[in-house]
This record gives sequence, C-alpha cells and structure tokens, in this order.
Amino acid sequence: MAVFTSVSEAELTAWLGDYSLGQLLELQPISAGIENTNYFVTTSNGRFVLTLFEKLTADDLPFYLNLMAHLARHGIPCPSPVANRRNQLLGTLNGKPACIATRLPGKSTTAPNHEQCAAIGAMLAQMHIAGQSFSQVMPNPRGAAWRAATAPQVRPFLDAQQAALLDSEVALHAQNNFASLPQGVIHADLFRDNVLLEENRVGGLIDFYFACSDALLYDVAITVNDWCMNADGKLDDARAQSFLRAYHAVRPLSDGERAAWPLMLRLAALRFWISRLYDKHMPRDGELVNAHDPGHFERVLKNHISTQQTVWL
Ligand SMILES: Nc1ncnc2c1ncn2[C@@H]1O[C@H](COP(=O)(O)OP(=O)(O)OP(=O)(O)O)[C@@H](O)[C@H]1O
Ligand SMILES: N[C@@H](CCO)C(=O)O
Repeated sequence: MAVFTSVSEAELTAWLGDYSLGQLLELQPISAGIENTNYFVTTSNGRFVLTLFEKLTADDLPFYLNLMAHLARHGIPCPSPVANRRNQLLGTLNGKPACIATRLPGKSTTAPNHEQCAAIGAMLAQMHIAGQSFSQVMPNPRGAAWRAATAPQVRPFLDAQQAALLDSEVALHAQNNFASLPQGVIHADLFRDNVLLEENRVGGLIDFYFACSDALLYDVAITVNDWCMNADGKLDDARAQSFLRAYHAVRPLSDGERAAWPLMLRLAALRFWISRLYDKHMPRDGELVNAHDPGHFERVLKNHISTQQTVWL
C-alpha cells in the first residue's frame, strides 16, 4: 500500500490554494509503489499525481524535479511538476516534502512485444539527447563506491560459489572505467513498471528517483536487461536487437560503446543483484515484505558471462 501519509480532501483543498490548478474534484490513493505516498488528483484543470516523499529530503529533491521539468519541456512524456504561486516545484504537505505533477496516460506491461521494445529504445535515446542540455549533476549513488561498500554486507548471505562470483565481478568493474563513453543524465531504473504504454506507444516514463549522471550505455544496459529478458534470465536476442536498432536510429552508438556492451550488461545485472540481495537480507524497518528476487539477476549475470553477450544492432 503506497499511502504512508494520509491526505484528506480538506487538507489538499487548502494546499492547492497555493496553486493555480482550479478546484479539487477527486482524490484517489494509488496502491502501487513502495517508496512514496502517491495519489491521483483530478481538479477542474486536469489530471495530476500528488507525491509525498517519505525518504528523499528537500535537499535531494530539486535535482529530480528540475530534471523532470527539463525533460517534459523537451517533449519527453514524463511527469511535469507544477509550480506553486511562489514558482516553487516543491512544497510541504502534512510534514512531508510534496509535489504535484501531470498524470500521464497508459499502463505498464510485464510482457513487452518487439514494437514496445523498439518504442522504449527510441524513447530512451530521445531522453538521453534531451538530457544533454540539463546542467545539474548527480553522481551515481549506486556506483563503484556503493558496490564496494554493499558487497561485503550481503556476502555473508551467499554460498561460496555465489560469493566468488560477487567478488570477481565487483573487482572486475572496479578496474573498468567507462568515463570515455558518452555521459549524461540517465534514468537508471527504467524497468517495465516505470513505463506507461498506450498500445505500442510510450505514454509516460515515471519514477526518476534513481536518475543520476553516468555513461548513457549503462542506462541502455539496465533497460535491456529488464525489457528484453526472458523469465529464465536469458536475453531475448530478437527483442534486444529491436531495442538497440531503435535506440541507435535516434542516438547512434559508437564503436567504443559496442566494445563495452558485454561488460555493461554484466555491470547492470550486478547492480540489481546487489541491491536485491541487500533489500532481501537487510530490510529497513517494516519494509519490503515482498522484496524482488535477487536470484533472477544472479542468473542474468551468469548468462551474460557464459554467452559473452555479443548481440548488437
Ligand atoms: N505521473 C504519473 N502518471 C500516471 N501514473 C502515475 C504517475 N506517477 C505514478 N503513477 C502511478 O503510480 C504508481 C506508483 O508510482 P511510483 O512507481 O512512482 O511509486 P513509488 O512508490 O514512488 O516508487 P517505487 O516504484 O520505487 O516503489 C505507478 O505504478 C503508476 O501506476
Ligand atoms: N527496479 C528495481 C527496484 C526499484 O529500484 C528492481 O527491480 O530491483
């Protein structure tokens, strides 16, 4: 249940007095999601999503809200935060940092087809291009330092063979430096549940709260590892090609990116193997009763290693 902080119609009506959004018509809690409190809000001016941030602080939030505003201004279908009468995107509601943003159309899919993989590939490339003119920088909070700090914490929960895999992959990627590849702002968590689709068209990209500055190809690998993956943890080569071709048609991938691709897929799988292990074995209070399965990304990683993934455009 994604309502941790309740908001009544009376409280929201008073808060909306600070906005030019018209009259509140409907307030509906959203059950999906585990990080924030979300409500669908309908006013006489349109349909919106109200988010109360449960963990991110008012210091962290400007990067994400300014990024969404920037991308929306460039035509990317992401939530566009609405400014209040003091021209601020971030407010406070019931003691929590809060924002109201445009509601996007569509719904997520768990079984994307070729056209949908191509559509999200093209959209990711457009997002990367639009992000090039965003000037704020956010080092990746799930980068090398995080891997080095988190791997030893999850290691005690692994058997000897898993621990050896973890150690060797963390060591391998500690030596790699992808700084020579094209860099920019990345979503970093563009899994199927963070994309709203209308048939084969992308209606919305949501949940930008892992966005950061990193190699653009890393974002491609994270997204392909989810969108073009079979349930057994093996890449669906045909869907991966549909995705990459559509991406490449918008932002051509370089020879350097091609050479880095097999390792990038491994790095992206390692990141989510570690975070899922951490969330499973070290849950924060009262959280994540149904944590995502780390075993899935362990299988993805092993498959990438054994196939030396060569699927490309
Ligand atoms: N701008 C939006 N337009 C339409 N639907 C939205 C929008 N933002 C959120 N939603 C809906 O609300 C649900 C929960 O949002 P979200 O995934 O951002 O939750 P969260 O708790 O913030 O993050 P997490 O997915 O990490 O738990 C989404 O699955 C989506 O259905
Ligand atoms: N997309 C992540 C969870 C949210 O960050 C995962 O599937 O592990």
